[in-house]
Amino acid sequence: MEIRFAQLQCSSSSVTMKIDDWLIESQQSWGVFSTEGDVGEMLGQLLTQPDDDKALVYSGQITGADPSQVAFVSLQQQQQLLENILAQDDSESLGYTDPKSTVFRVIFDQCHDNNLTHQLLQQLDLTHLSQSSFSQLSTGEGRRVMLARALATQAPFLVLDEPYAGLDVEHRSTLTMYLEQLSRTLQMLVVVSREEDMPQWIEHVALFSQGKFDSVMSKEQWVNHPVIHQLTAQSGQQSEELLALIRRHRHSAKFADPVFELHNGRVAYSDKVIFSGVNWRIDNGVHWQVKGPNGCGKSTLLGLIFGDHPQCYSNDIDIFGKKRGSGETIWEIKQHIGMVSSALHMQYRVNCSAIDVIVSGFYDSIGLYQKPTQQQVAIATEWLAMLHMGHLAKTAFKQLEYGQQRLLLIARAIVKQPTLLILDEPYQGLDYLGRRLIKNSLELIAKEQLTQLLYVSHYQQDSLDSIEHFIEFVVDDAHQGYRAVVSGPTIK
Ligand SMILES: Nc1ncnc2c1ncn2[C@@H]1O[C@H](COP(=O)(O)OP(=O)(O)OP(=O)(O)O)[C@@H](O)[C@H]1O
Repeated sequence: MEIRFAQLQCSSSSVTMKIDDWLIESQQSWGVFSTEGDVGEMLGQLLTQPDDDKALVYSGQITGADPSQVAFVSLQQQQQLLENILAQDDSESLGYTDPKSTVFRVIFDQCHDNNLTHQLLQQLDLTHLSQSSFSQLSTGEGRRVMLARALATQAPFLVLDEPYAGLDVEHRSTLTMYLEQLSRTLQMLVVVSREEDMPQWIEHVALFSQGKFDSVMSKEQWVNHPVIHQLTAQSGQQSEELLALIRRHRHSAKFADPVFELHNGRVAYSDKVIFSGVNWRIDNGVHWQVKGPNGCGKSTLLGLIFGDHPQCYSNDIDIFGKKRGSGETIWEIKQHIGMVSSALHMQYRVNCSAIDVIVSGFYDSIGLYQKPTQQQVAIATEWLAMLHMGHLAKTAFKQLEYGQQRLLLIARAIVKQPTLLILDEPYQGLDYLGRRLIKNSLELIAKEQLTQLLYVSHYQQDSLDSIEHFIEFVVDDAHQGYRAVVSGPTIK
């Protein structure tokens, strides 16, 4: 497919994209790097929207694109599919898996071909999950299903927006090889916001800056391009400003040790054990990173702390000086915890404005149901300005790009200065600058002990210097599922 964008200008309610002239020749695959602004979602939507239903209005021209021959994968698409499935599927409450929402069916429905479905399940390491419900998958498992689903359409042109987000180290490396193989027969646009995610085999790179098509270059030129150094310096300064804001409103509560303790923790579902024999103690002021492959139970473990996992009452847990299940309310626990995760992002389906999302952090609510104080609104306004979203204060959360939504949820978690800040893959969907800004800020927050971090990320590059304690899930050969290994300077 030969596609040309000419004098293109396109705006959604929160993002604008401009391309003066960009030619994607037939057989060419491109890497797209965007420093600021979610162009991947917009490119994908433009190339897949049918002529008779142009949800995204634009001026200028897109020639040569055939929407029926393009498949698109993004975090927003995954969120959308999940929402659709949850809206139709009430099987969870009835205690069984709806056959229409199994991993197998979600892929099969795109091709109606048994062999192809099984082949894709196997290639994307999903065979063991084929009868699981899509809505119960872990983040990384869900991302692989989305890719399989796009490939099942057998479209010759693929738009992959952040295909590596949420994948563990091993699956990222297999995906790299897999995409390289596919690139011999398919055309691809691979949109990334991490320089290390730009696939080796890509020959052409398009650089976007603040939503504007900036330049094209060869892979060699990209590797030596000064943009990354410029961005690093810029984000460092912004993080200092963000920290100053957090310091000014400092007020987190302190508890006696341990802040949290899990004794012989175990989570299992009818068909499988996720982990067992987990002993973990979190003392005051100690930051932790939770590690392990996709599906090992990292989010599940954090859900036991946060209190939204159904099996938190069947486990022996002490939190903030109380035994779980001893009459405390979930709100008493939650008021000391800030949380960012894909599950929370999914739950945040109410349609309040951007500023209300941040303010809702003071009340631990999804949506805002109380009249905030002037001070709370002032703090939230400062946060919006810091995140370059001041102009979007009144925009509805649902109308924002996935990355913008994620930034708001991070601000929502930090704003009340919780004792524990739980960050489960916080950077998912953020552009380069957004990620640097948040990572630098977390580093400073941890160093100054402004709050205590529990942190999950699959990228070595995301490690925070201030985190020296790790809990890592490893396969338990003796039993089913995983066990946890804890390490750090104070662990004997
Ligand atoms: N209701 C359920 N029934 C069966 N299995 C479930 C259910 N809910 C979750 N799981 C499984 O529990 C496992 C652990 O999920 P979890 O989200 O904790 O993994 P994770 O380590 O955070 O993974 P990732 O790195 O992909 O985010 C996954 O394999 C998931 O499919």
